[in-house]
Amino acid sequence: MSKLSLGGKTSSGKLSSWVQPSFGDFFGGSGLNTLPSTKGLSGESKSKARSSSADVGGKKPKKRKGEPQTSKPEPGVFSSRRGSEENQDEPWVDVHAPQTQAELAVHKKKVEEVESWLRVHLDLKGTNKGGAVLLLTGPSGCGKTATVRVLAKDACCHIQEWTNPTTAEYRTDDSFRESFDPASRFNSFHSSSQTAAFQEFLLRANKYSRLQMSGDDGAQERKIILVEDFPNQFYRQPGCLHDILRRFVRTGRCPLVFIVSDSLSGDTSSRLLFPKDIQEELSIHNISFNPVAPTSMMKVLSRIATVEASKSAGRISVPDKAALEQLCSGSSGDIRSAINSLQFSSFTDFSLEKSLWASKKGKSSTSAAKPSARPKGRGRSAKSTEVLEESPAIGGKDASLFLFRALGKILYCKRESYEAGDVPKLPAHLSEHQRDKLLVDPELVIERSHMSGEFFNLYLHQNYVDFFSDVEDVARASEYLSDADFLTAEWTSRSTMLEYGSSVATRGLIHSNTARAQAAHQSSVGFKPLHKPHWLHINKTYRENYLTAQSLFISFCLTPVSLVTELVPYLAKLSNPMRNQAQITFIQDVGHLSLRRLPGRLKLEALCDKDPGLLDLDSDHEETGPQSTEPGTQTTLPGDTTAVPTLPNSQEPGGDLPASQPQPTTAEALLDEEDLLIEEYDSD
Ligand SMILES: Nc1ncnc2c1ncn2[C@@H]1O[C@H](COP(=O)(O)OP(=O)(O)OP(=O)(O)O)[C@@H](O)[C@H]1O
Repeated sequence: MSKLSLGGKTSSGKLSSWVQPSFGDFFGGSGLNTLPSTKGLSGESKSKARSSSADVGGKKPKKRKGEPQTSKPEPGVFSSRRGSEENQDEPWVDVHAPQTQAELAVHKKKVEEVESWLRVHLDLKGTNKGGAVLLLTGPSGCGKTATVRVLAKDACCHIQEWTNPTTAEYRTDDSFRESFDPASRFNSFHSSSQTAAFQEFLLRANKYSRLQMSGDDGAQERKIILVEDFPNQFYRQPGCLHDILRRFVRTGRCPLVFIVSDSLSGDTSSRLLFPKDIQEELSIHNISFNPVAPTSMMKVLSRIATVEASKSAGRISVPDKAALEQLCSGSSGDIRSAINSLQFSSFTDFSLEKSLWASKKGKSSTSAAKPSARPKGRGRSAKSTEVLEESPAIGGKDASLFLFRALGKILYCKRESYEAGDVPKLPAHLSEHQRDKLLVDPELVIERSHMSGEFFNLYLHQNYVDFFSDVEDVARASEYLSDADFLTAEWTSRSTMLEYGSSVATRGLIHSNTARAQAAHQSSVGFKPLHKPHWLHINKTYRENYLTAQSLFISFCLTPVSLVTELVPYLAKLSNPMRNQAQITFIQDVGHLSLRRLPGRLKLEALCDKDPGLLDLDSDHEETGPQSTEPGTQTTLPGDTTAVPTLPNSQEPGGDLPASQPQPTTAEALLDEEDLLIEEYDSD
C-alpha cells in the first residue's frame, strides 16, 4: 500500500514522532504538568496519549482491555510494518489490523450503515446543525473500533479519542496534592475532575482544529470524536453524561461516536449510560454489531496463519482446519480473542497439537479428522448444538447465549434419531415416553443464559403454549412447571432445590411436547415471537401500589398488605372519603375490582434477540426470585419499607379528616372485623 493512500494516519504517525520528543523534553525538563484533558485532546489515539504519558511520567503505558502486552498503535502504522522487520512479539491483532473495508470481518451491512451515518454527519460541519451522536454497541472484540478506524481513514478524517486519565496523571497535578488536604474529599475530587476533564475535552475537541502541519491537506480538518472509555462517575451518575451530551448536541460541530461493549448477559452498560429516552431526546443513532460470523473469522485466521507461517521460516506451521474451527468456536465471535489465541498457540514450544484449546479431552483434531463419523442428515444446527455442548476450551472465551436463543433451544428442542442398535428400549407400558436423542443440554443452556433458573422458567411459562399442538401435552407441561415451582417454594431448601426446579421445568416441558418427540417427525412450528413474562409487569405494578399505599396512608401504621386489602377497599366503599386528591385517585384505581376494568387480551411486550431479559426488574429481584414476591406472601418485598416514592399531596395524609372518616388512631380497630361497621361511616 502506498504511503499516500494511508492518508492522515501515516502522516499523523510521523508527526507524532516528530512532535513528541520536543514536548516530552519540555515537560520533563521544566517540571510543568500536563492536564489530563490536554492529553485527551492532544492524543489522536489511545496509543499516542499513552506513549506520551509514558515518556513524561516514566510509567508503562496502560494496557487496553483484552490486548496482550503493548499499547495499541495506529492502523496506519501497522500497515507500514506489515512484511517488514516487525518485532516477533508484536501482537498479531495489531500487525494484522484491517486497513480496508474489504478486510474487515464485520458484516457488510453494518459497515455500510456506519459509513452512511458518518458521511452524512461529517458533511454537516459548518451548517450549525449541532453535534450528532452515534452509539455503537455489540459484544467485545466484534470489530466496532476497527470499523470506525477504517472508515475514518477512508473518509480522510482523523479520530480524536478520549482516554480516561490515570491516577498517575493526576499525581502530577497540583490539585492532587490538595486532595490529601483533610478539608477536601478525595472522592469528590477524583470523580468531579474526571467528569470536568471529559467535559473540557469535548469542548476543546469540538472548538479547535488540529494544528496544520506541512503535508496535511485541507480534508484533514474533518474529525470524529471517539469515546470508548467512560469516566467512572458516569456509571454512578449517568445524568452527568446526559447533561454534557445535551450541551454537545446544541453546540457540537463534529460527529461524536461512543463505543459501548455489551456485557455477557446483555447490554447493561449501554442501557445505563444511554437509556431509550435519552437516545430519543438527543437523536442518538444506535447501531448494534453482532459477534463476528464463524466464516469471516475463519477467513481472517487462515490468512493470518498463512502470512505468519511464511514469514517465520518454518518456526510456525499453519494449523489445520479443525484446529482453526476450534479456535473460532472457542472465541464466541470475538476476533481479538481468536487472533490472540492463534498467536499464543504458535509459539515454537507450543504447537497446536499440544495447545491448551486443542481440547482437554483430546477430541478436537480427532473428531474433526473424521467428519464422516457424524451421522448423516445433521445440518448446521446439529453441529452448533454439538459445539454448545462441548466443554469450553481452556483459553477460549466464556460462551454465552442471549436469552432469546436460549429459550429457542428449549422450546424448539432439536432431536436426532438414534442409530440402529443404539435405541434404548422402554418397556411396552412406557412406550409413549419413547423419545429421540435430545440435542440440547437444558442445564447448560440455562447456565449460558446468565439468568437464574427461576426467571428462565418464568419466560418458558409465558411462551411455551405456542409451541404445543396438543392440549394434553400442554396440561402435562403445566404440571411440570407447577412441580418446579413447588420444589422451590420452601425457603429452607430453596438454594439446593433451585437447580432441580429448573431441570424439572425445562426437561418436563421438552418431554411433554409429543409433536417434537421424534427427529424425523418434528413438526415445523416456524418462527414464533417470544414475549416477556406478564408476571414482570404485574409484579412491578404490585410493588408500586404497595409503596404508594404506604406513603399515602403512612399514619395508619398498617402493613402494606393490610393497607391494600383492607383499608383501601373499605375507603373505596365510602361515597365521600374526604381525602386529598392523590389519595382519592389511588383509592379509585386500586380499591375497586371493577368488571369494567378487567383487561381483554393482554398486550405483551416482545422479547428481542439482544434483550437481557430482566429489563423491568431491579437487581435485588434477581436474588429474591419470583416466588418470594408472589402476591399474598408479603414477607420479602425488598422495597417495602425502604424506598418510599415521593408523591404529590402525600405529606400529611388524613391530617384533617372529619369524624365520619376512619382515623389513623383506629388502625388496630380496623383489623378487627366486628368494628368495621359500614353503617357507622357510610352516610347513605
Ligand atoms: N479482519 C478484521 N476485522 C476486524 N478486526 C480485526 C481484523 N483483523 C484483526 N482485527 C483486530 O481485532 C481487534 C478488534 O477489536 P475492536 O477494538 O475493533 O473490537 P470492539 O468491537 O471495539 O470491542 P472492544 O470494545 O472490546 O474494543 C482489533 O485490534 C483489530 O485490529
